[in-house]
Amino acid sequence: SSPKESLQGQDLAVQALRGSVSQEEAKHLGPFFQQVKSEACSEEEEWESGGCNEGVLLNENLKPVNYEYKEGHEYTVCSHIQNGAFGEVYCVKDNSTGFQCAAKRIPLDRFRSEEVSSWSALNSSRIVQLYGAVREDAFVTLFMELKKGGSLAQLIRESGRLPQDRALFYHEQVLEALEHLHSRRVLHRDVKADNVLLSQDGEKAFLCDFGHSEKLGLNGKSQVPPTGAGLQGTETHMAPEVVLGEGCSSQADVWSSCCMMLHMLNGCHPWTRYYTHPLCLKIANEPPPIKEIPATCNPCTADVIKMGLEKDPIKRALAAELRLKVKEALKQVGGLRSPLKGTYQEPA
Ligand SMILES: CN1C=C[C@@](O)(C#Cc2ccnc(-n3nc(C(N)=O)c4cc(F)ccc43)c2)C1=O
Repeated sequence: SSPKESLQGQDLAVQALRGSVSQEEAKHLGPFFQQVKSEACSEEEEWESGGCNEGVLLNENLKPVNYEYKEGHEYTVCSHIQNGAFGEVYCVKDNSTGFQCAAKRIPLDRFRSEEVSSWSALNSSRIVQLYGAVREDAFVTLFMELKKGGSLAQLIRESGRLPQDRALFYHEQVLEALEHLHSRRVLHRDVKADNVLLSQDGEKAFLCDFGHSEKLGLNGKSQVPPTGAGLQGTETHMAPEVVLGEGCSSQADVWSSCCMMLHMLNGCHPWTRYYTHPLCLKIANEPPPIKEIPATCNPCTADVIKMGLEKDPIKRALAAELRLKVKEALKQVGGLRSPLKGTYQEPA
């Protein structure tokens, strides 16, 4: 079938799913919520009447009943995990299977269908598994696997700062996730420790939160207007080309991953010890924050951060190249040897 016919077929498949919650394949998620978003503004009154519950579940342990999946009916909130600029994250339990997972709840007017369509384009063990997406009136709830180790940001807060070997260990896994994203022309656009989750034993790291993500064009360039409100990531981790509104490529994620590296090593975000907000002008005009690399770092670790904090995105290392350099640095420091929760180290 021609691309137009397959799009029409896709639209018909989505139309058949609308208005109910069913267990389907991941490929329907993106088109489903693109339609939900495009129609949302015209159905204001319906949400208020509490009349809308529709979506797609991907995991057979999340069971809709009579094509419905609603909080307090088919599933129950067990505890609140975290709130953030994006929305709230809860631990929830399916009432018929008892299965526990995490759920992120976002107001529909702040939800971007890219959050599910970007994820659907991926297939990596370094990325948090999505279990489904359901609209309940004016909210979208995204179900995903529960990561009992919490976020890397929480670990840094509890530790003060991370030892060099552990920082390199997590940086390598995040770069592996970015390598996968970029090979599928997906840009994360908000790489930071808050969006890296850990297994209970701290041995595995997983990238999450595709709420700012976007699918790059065939030319590898961003198709979203750079100044889109609310599309901004985290200012301290923004690459120079992003703050300059020059549109961004996958290289913006590499820059952010090295800002995250400085956050792990120093226990504080880059720029914040030397500059006040707004930081965007400093990021654009000042040299990269390589003076924040701890003097105690192995020279190979320092090289990693310098290669990832090149101001010119063309000169900046690719995720794949930087991952090899991180692997070498980790070897130079003797591999991962520090405990997950060692003695508290005062932030820099
Ligand atoms: C697959 N998928 C679906 C939605 C998604 O875009 C997200 C997210 C997100 C944002 C912030 N925080 C968490 N977050 N999740 C967990 C968890 N799953 O256990 C979690 C646990 C914490 F301790 C703190 C924050 C947490 C998850 C995404 O990627």
